[in-house]
Amino acid sequence: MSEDTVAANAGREELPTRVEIIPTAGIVDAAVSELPAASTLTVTCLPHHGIERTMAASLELAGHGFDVVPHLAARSIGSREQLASLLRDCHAAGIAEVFAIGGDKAQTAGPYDSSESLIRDIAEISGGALRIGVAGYPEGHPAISQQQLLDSLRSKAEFADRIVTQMCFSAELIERYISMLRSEGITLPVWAGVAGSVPRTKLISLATKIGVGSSLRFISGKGALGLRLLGGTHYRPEELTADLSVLGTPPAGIHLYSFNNLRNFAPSPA
Ligand SMILES: NC(=O)C1=CN([C@@H]2O[C@H](COP(=O)(O)OP(=O)(O)OC[C@H]3O[C@@H](n4cnc5c(N)ncnc54)[C@H](O)[C@@H]3O)[C@@H](O)[C@H]2O)C=CC1
Ligand SMILES: Nc1nc(=O)c2c([nH]1)NC[C@@H]1CN(c3ccc(C(=O)N[C@@H](CCC(=O)O)C(=O)O)cc3)CN21
Repeated sequence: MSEDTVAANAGREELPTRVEIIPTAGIVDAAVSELPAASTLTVTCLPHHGIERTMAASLELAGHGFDVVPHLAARSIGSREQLASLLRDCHAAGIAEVFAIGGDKAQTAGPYDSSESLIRDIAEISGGALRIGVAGYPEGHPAISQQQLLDSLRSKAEFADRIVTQMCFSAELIERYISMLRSEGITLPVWAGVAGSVPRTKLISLATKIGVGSSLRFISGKGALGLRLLGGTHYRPEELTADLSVLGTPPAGIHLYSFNNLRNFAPSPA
């Protein structure tokens, strides 16, 4: 390591990191072989997969000793009884935290049309014994107004233990978001959602779909930096995570959207 690098890293504390995975075939084996045993893994719930795949992968990963956080998508849960059964399975597997999210499913499968009603039932059924994460949107949401997002966060805050942000590419936007929350009296720890090393084309198509295109444009407009981040075949998160770690009020940790690319990645404990 050169002296310049040492100087540049001085005072930089590495933020704790969690890794989000998609429950595709083979991902459990990949996690076992690629990730340190104590890693915290969060497991997405995609509309076309259903909650069953999220739970099956989560239970399997917990069996391997990982600290696991299943995503419970409100619109994919068929009934309060199904929710109670999922929570029993979590408890039996030693899973201590879940992520309560509305989910992208167009049609609501049961009684929960948003994460607001879901989080209340999770808290009630578990008797407050589970930690719960909720989503935050530093760049807003393509279909939900800022006011609605803030009202939604306020109503969930008393049941929630952390906010995990939507994928974002700008430390400045994350910082602004955290200070907005604080000025609104929301004091929950904020974990910054950061894309892992992902093929550039995949990132661009997904970012457009989920409404985070503007911060991608933000980095692509940053001249040499933008080119460095997006000009190769893969996006690289290192620059962003380094910037986040030196913010005046840094996030509580990094939530890494891995896109199931687990190779060459060793998270620090969360
Ligand atoms: N940030 C993330 O990691 C993920 C985000 N999502 C997306 O985020 C959305 C929001 O999820 P949550 O933050 O849990 O909020 P939510 O789905 O619980 O909704 C928050 C508030 O906005 C309203 N709302 C929801 N969808 C709306 C729409 N299409 N038009 C108008 N109002 C709407 C709800 O009624 C509620 O009052 C999901 O539906 C999905 O599109 C999905 C998976 C992961
Ligand atoms: N609106 C929204 N929905 C989400 O599901 C979501 C967000 N936002 N923000 C952050 C993360 C990122 N997520 C994802 C979801 C899917 C892929 C993905 O690679 N999907 C594959 C299909 C996988 C499969 O079906 O097996 C793809 O090719 O699109 C990546 C990141 C999930 N999360």
